[in-house]
Amino acid sequence: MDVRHATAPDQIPGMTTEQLRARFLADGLFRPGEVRLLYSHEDRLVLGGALPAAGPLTLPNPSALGSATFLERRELGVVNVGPPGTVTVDGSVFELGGRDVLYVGRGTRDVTFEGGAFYLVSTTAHTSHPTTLSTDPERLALGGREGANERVVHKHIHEGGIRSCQLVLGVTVLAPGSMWNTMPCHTHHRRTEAYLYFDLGPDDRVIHLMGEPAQTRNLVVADREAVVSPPWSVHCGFGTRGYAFVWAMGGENQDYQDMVPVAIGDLR
Ligand SMILES: O=C[C@H](O)[C@@H](O)CC(=O)C(=O)O
Ligand SMILES: [Zn+2]
Repeated sequence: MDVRHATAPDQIPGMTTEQLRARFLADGLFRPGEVRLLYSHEDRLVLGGALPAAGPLTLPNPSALGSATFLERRELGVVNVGPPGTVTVDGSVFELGGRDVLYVGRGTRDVTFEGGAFYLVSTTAHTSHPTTLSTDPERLALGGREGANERVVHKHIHEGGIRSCQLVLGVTVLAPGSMWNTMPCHTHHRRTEAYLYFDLGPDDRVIHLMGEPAQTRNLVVADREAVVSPPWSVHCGFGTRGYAFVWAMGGENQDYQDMVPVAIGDLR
């Protein structure tokens, strides 16, 4: 498991493209026949990809977690970013269509994946909430065609939906012809957030903006790659073609509205 330490904003000026990517970009999460994991010390988020090929795959228990099982002290969000597939949780079988989400509660022992392409996000958890499949989430329409940012936010794991300890997770889908996500952008000082971009063509990219509002940098992101946004960082992007993304957060609270809006004119 790739382990990454936290980054302070005063480290950003002077960093090269390669250094920024090594710290904030999670690429290579999806490899056929593997479960790949990344441990970020930003709010102790674990990101991963499970891409079953020849047969089922099992969620491993990396030694970096120092626990008896992966979910001994953690909860997990699973998003199917591929064709239909199944996730088996301690013997219960859940069928996930494209963009469906499964919440897996603390204390679960065995998680296996078959078919599909599963993006994983895990946060530490103090108690156990029920494992729940989410196929009909709350929807929030944002933006418009004139801003090329017409999109629908699907809230799956959140205060008004599937309950969790820390994890807040959803999927945002851009309308055809819209390219911008999360513009105007924001920060949230009490949570770390990760965006996983998907449904991009092989030759398309999202130009993702990160950094403090007055000190932005960009990362050029390909299909099924994620970016970790520490609490001081904006997170937004523009695609060369349509796409969707999974947003997932962990931290001090689960209040979706606890964000600091950034005026477009304040970006540098
Ligand atoms: O803190 C919230 C997250 O950044 C996302 O929900 C934003 C988003 O999906 C969008 O504007 O399209
Ligand atoms: Zn956000």
